[in-house]
Amino acid sequence: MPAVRTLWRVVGQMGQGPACGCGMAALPGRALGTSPWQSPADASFHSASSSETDRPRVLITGGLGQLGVGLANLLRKQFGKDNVILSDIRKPSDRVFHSGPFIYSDILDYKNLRESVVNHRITWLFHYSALLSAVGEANVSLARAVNITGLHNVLDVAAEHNLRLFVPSTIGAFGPTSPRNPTPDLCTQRPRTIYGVSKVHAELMGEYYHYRYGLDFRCLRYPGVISADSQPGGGTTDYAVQIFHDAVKNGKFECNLKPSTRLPMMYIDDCLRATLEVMEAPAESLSLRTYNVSAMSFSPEELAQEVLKHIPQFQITYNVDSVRQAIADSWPMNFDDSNARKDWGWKHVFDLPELVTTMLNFHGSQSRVAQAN
Ligand SMILES: NC(=O)C1=CN([C@@H]2O[C@H](COP(=O)(O)OP(=O)(O)OC[C@H]3O[C@@H](n4cnc5c(N)ncnc54)[C@H](O)[C@@H]3O)[C@@H](O)[C@H]2O)C=CC1
Ligand SMILES: CC(=O)[C@H](N)C(=O)O
Repeated sequence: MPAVRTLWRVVGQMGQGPACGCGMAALPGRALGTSPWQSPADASFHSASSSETDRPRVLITGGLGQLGVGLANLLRKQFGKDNVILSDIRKPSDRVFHSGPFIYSDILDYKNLRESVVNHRITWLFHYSALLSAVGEANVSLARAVNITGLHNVLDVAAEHNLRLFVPSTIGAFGPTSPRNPTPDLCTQRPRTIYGVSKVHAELMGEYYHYRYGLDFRCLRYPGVISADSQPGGGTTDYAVQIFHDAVKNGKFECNLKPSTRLPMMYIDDCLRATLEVMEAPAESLSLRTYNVSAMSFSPEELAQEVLKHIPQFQITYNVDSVRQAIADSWPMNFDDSNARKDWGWKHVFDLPELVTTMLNFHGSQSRVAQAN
């Protein structure tokens, strides 16, 4: 457990944990009381058997959004159904509720979050709760609370309980002064959305906790993620999910971005596999704690051309949303993910043609089922 050793070393030097150093005096409930801050004797009292340590015990926050249920399915195949706990502040559907453990967990409630981690003996935390780019601009104060205050709670709980922590970042963590074609891992980051600002903050805070306290923080900057059986939560790249639904249902689609707006995108299966792979990567292979990951890059007109190959009567029209367009115009066009490929072997599977075939097959079969019923 190198992380624990690092923590003991740093604690020995500093005489305090992260919470003590960042305003915890105002929040006595957050005084650090358990591993890695407890005494070695206390720690061994609750030491886990080897079968328990083989598999992580996982908590996913914000798990009812576009990505969380798919992540839970993937992790449950790998680690066992009962070892992966999905959480959110929303009510799960019957299907989700019966597919594995689900709990209420509000990341703004530190005690509730800590209780979830303690009661379920969590060892890995995937922090998915967030307000995305477009909804964030519509409600800046809520986005600031969820994306920044919520992250602070997650970081403190993760450090207190020695968790391995995954926090996703985004292409939205870059801005108009970043190099856009391609965008490397390390460059100017001056985003102009509260979403982007909060994600840069998350990257920096996670890395700070790693270097200062030994927290095993891992972060991927996702492109726009495209999924068939889950809806996007209010982002700038949402058009690339909706287009498939509308193409199959109505044969036409009204796009809220300009035809030439090029953005990095990824099919959900690649995104979730990348997430698991970086979490499983040996710590010594990670030269960074925050990596770009990429698969493809396209514009609405290029996506429409690919859809036309399958649905010749498909029509796309444009009704530009000025907020989303301004955001998209400040984001990367192509993402340089060479460090992820070099360090831990990242390799995407889905390019644009496979993505379009997969999405249309899914929606086509869904609509045939609906017509038959
Ligand atoms: N979907 C995408 O294209 C991309 C997603 N990401 C990141 O991946 C993560 C997951 O994304 P999605 O599933 O698309 O997001 P989403 O917007 O679909 O879901 C976010 C979830 O967070 C929950 N939430 C809100 N406030 C909460 C609170 N106080 N406590 C607990 N949960 C709360 C919501 O109920 C919602 O279910 C986010 O951090 C997002 O920034 C990054 C880049 C691209
Ligand atoms: C790329 C993202 O982070 C998200 N899909 C959004 O458009 O806000």
